[in-house]
Amino acid sequence: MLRIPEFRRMWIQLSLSSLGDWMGLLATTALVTQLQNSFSGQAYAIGSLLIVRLMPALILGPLAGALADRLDRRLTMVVTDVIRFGLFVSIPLIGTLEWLLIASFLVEAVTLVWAPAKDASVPHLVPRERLAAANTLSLIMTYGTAPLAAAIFTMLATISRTLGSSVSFFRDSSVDLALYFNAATFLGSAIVIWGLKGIGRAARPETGPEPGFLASITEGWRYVGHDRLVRGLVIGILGGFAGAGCVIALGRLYVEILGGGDSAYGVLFGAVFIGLAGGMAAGPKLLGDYSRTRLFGVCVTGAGITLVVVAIIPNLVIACILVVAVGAFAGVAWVTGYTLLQAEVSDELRGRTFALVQSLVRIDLLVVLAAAPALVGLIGTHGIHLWGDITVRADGVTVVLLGGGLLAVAVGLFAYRQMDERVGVAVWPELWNAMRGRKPMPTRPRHAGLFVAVEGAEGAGRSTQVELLRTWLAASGREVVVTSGSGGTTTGARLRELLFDPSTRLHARTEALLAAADRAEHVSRVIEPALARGAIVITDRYVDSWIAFQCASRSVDAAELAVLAQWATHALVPDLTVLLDLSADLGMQRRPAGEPAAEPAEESVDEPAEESFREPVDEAGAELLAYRSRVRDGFLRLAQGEPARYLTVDANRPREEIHAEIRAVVASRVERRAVPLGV
Ligand SMILES: Nc1ncnc2c1ncn2[C@@H]1O[C@H](COP(=O)(O)OP(=O)(O)OP(=O)(O)O)[C@@H](O)[C@H]1O
Ligand SMILES: Cc1cn([C@H]2C[C@H](O)[C@@H](COP(=O)(O)O)O2)c(=O)[nH]c1=O
Repeated sequence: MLRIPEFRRMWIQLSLSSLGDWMGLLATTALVTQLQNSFSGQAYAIGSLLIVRLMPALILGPLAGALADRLDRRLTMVVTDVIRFGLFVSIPLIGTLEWLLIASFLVEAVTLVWAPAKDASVPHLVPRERLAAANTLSLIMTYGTAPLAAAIFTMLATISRTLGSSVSFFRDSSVDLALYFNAATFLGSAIVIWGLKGIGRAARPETGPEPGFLASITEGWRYVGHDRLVRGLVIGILGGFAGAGCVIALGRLYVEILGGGDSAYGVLFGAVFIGLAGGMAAGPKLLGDYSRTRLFGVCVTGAGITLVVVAIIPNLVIACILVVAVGAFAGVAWVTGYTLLQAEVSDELRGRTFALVQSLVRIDLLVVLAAAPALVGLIGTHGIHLWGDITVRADGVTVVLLGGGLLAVAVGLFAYRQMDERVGVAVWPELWNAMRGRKPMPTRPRHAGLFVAVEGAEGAGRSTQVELLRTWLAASGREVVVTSGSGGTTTGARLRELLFDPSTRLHARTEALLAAADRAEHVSRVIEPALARGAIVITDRYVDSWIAFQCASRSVDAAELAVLAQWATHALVPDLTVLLDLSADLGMQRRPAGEPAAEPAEESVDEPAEESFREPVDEAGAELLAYRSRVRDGFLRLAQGEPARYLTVDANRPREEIHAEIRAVVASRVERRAVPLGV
């Protein structure tokens, strides 16, 4: 990574700034105690300093993000570094507690602008596939500079004390030298970043005027709230931090109730950080090409489960081993989540997204650090009598740790569901495959358009609803592509002819492969290019029809067809599948057997063949009715498997009523994708 000159510069800058941050924390906390005489005064002063350092994130976080997205990011970093230099120099020069507190507040406020500008800039300097490695390196420096800062601080304090007797400059305060050194790191950082020409102002979409400052703040919030992936990431990160906050807040008490002392606490604390560092280092390479969104959800959930085990197993040695795993899960999740945010959030929104995440994380930690010990105190220690002589100790620490673990599990699962772009791919087999070093099925990049599939048995009203939807969407001025999921391309139409020709007498697997080929052509030639252009694609039938019909007519396994379909469609899953559900007898009334279907959808290349090649024909119609009922059940089973993606509509209602229901859901999906319709 460090062979990339631009990234190397950024990394040096980050290292200097991080070193400065840690030194600043040490020097200001040391100075604040020197400026007070009494013990209680010193305690209050330290408390005030910590509050003052946390406050800007709560008040100014969103403003800082909007600034980072509007101003030139290189210039923003240079100016903020110079301001921090000036502020740190001013602290020893002015030398009062009041100014120390004001300057600390200002330093934090300025850092809030610097941090999102830095986070949003990294994707401009390294290729997308190396973002994770870049983040690991950055995180190593962010936290790895802490011991270095401590060593330098100790050294400078010793020098000051030694020279204090002979040189008057050092007499007043032994931490002044540390503060000047700290200021110098920021000046160095500004000089380094000045030479970084690859970073500029955030890119804005060419269409539409730039929103005002306040509007751009709410735009950032709305984006985080609406985008499924970002929402999942943010909630996962907050849950992870809440779990970690519980460990930090309760670690000492936990050790104490298990009979340990300070050294055991030290080991426990160290174990978390060893795991964390290991997880961060391993994160980018872990499980090869395994889906990063899934890895994030799995790790947050894994950390939660391990924390639950730590809470319920009252053994210090086991706990010390398990917290390494908690830290490792958290480390992988942090690097992965951070990288996903950088890779998936568009440039013009990235600063605001990072600023919001940073503010929320601080609020989250503040609440957990304050609430966890208070809850422990409230709960106290009780004995729960089970049976005979057996009584279990139920103390506040165990209960709160257990709660923290369960919260992390819930949040991890939620994030997983929100972000999963591999819907339909079983979780455990894929994870197991990745653990054995096998390549996963290809993952899809997120597209700019919206993909809607309309499904339903014969006569359910698909053509009618597709047309109504097309007319409504087209009125908004968006590009709408209507297409047919069976025989929707020139080659697909020829395949469909073959499939519909009763004289071919195809084997079920041959039939499945031909149907797969038809879908592969359709996805790659019609749907994918349209979605990439940002169009709204409506397909009359998609994979579900294939599975429902073939499973009803031949003895094939739906799960096997789903795997084949996933490969054929390049794992393209509709954003919304509308299932028009109609009983088989009503469908028969609307579209009797053998009667030609409606005209093919607009983009279909050839006329579909008219004969229903799989429909059993019997005089009484009982066989046909049973077949169509199986088809209906097949559709319903698919919809039940993924309720979030399906809109199952009772199709035995007036056309306009059905259309209104579909329209409402499509409108909300369009809004979620941040591509407003204006209708
Ligand atoms: N909501 C409705 N109520 C009553 N009749 C309807 C309704 N929607 C559509 N129809 C009628 O039912 C018949 C089938 O409708 P349509 O062609 O839209 O369904 P389809 O699902 O595309 O059918 P196919 O599977 O045969 O292509 C048409 O005669 C249509 O006018
Ligand atoms: C797509 C598809 C269809 N069929 C059957 C279902 C109907 O009876 C006819 C006509 O279908 P259309 O797409 O509505 O024209 O074909 C099938 O058996 N397998 C399929 O994949």
